[in-house]
Amino acid sequence: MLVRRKEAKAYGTKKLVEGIFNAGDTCLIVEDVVTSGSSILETVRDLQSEGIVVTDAVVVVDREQGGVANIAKHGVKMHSLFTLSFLLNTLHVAGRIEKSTVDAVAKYIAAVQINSDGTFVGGDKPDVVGANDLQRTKLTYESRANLAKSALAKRLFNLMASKQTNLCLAADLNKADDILNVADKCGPYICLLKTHVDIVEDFSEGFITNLQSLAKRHNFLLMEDRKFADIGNTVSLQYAKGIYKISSWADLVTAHTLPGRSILQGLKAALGPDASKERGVFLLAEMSASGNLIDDKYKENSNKIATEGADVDFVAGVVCQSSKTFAFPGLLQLTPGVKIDESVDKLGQQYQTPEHVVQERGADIGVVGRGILQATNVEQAAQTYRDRLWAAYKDRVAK
Ligand SMILES: O=c1ccn([C@@H]2O[C@H](COP(=O)(O)O)[C@@H](O)[C@H]2O)c(=O)[nH]1
Repeated sequence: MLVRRKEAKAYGTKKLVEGIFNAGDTCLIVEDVVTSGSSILETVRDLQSEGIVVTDAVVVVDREQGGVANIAKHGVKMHSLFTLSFLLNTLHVAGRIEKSTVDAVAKYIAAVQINSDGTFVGGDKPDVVGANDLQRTKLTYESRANLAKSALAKRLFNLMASKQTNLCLAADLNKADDILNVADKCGPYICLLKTHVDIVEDFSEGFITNLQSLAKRHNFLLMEDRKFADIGNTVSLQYAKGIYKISSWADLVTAHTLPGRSILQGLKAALGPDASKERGVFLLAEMSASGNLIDDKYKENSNKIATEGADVDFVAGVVCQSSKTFAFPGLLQLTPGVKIDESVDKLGQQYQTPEHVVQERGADIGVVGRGILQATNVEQAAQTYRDRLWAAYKDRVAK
């Protein structure tokens, strides 16, 4: 067995090819994934320069983007255990991904063929819809759970699919007992309970313990709508310290993108490396308040923070008002400003109907506060909002 180094070490044997061989020996190349085949060709070159004969290469996955042909031009035959199309079809037959995903990837592979020097066949990189650009609103929550990078997003997608609810209750009440009361009544109908703990007049650790046991009993997650917006160090302290110790109990929090990427680093810094897998953030890219100052550039940059860089595994979703704000199907769209009647309040809040936010605006989760809290029967109101939001989602994916 020979091992090819990426570059010769300055010490030891200083060889690019390590192992016992004689010039004239034949060597089979083994590789995990092949795209254009350039890595195999580099190995062929180094082996041949040592006088080794190479005729064949075995790979586990051929991504079908030109590898076979590029390698064949150098007299080497490539054998793959699986092609990407085979893997995708197998996943589809097993019910793990949808046909639209298989078709989008097939379209991408056909359009994006790569030469062995890394350039694209036909010149520029073709402008083609790839797997990440699948229209997310057409995919089911189950299939999107498989695409999520954040453990919390995955958990929430699966919870929503199994409990059949995409309703978030905004429990904006001032007394701990009132919040616990609505959480118990509405618990069976919600996937998420959203709090603003700084408005609770009698906040205590006991309140949090009770809220957590209701969340467990009724199977919903807790989100503290803190809307963090400071420098990383301050955000880190606000998240973990003070009287609320938010990071110790809230599965999810919200944060503005205004400070840039440091907002994610600040939040993550408050958690241990493992704890960040049990927590997540929704980034605010848009607001429901009339006259808010967010413009298209801000939304575009918020999308970049949510989808690019090392901390995206912490981002579970985006708080926004439109399906155009982000495309990645592994993120959830949380949309506040939902009421049975399209209306406004006296302080700038703008409401749309459950059907409108899900079908026209791309909401995955609709946030309802006063629409439920001010109803004569909160339980019945929660059920109605759940039914309407869920029916709107089922219609959306069926069309
Ligand atoms: O853009 C935003 C972001 C957050 N919210 C929050 O949602 C609820 C809405 O409550 P309603 O009673 O249904 O108006 C509330 O907690 C807000 O802080 C939002 O409305 N808009």
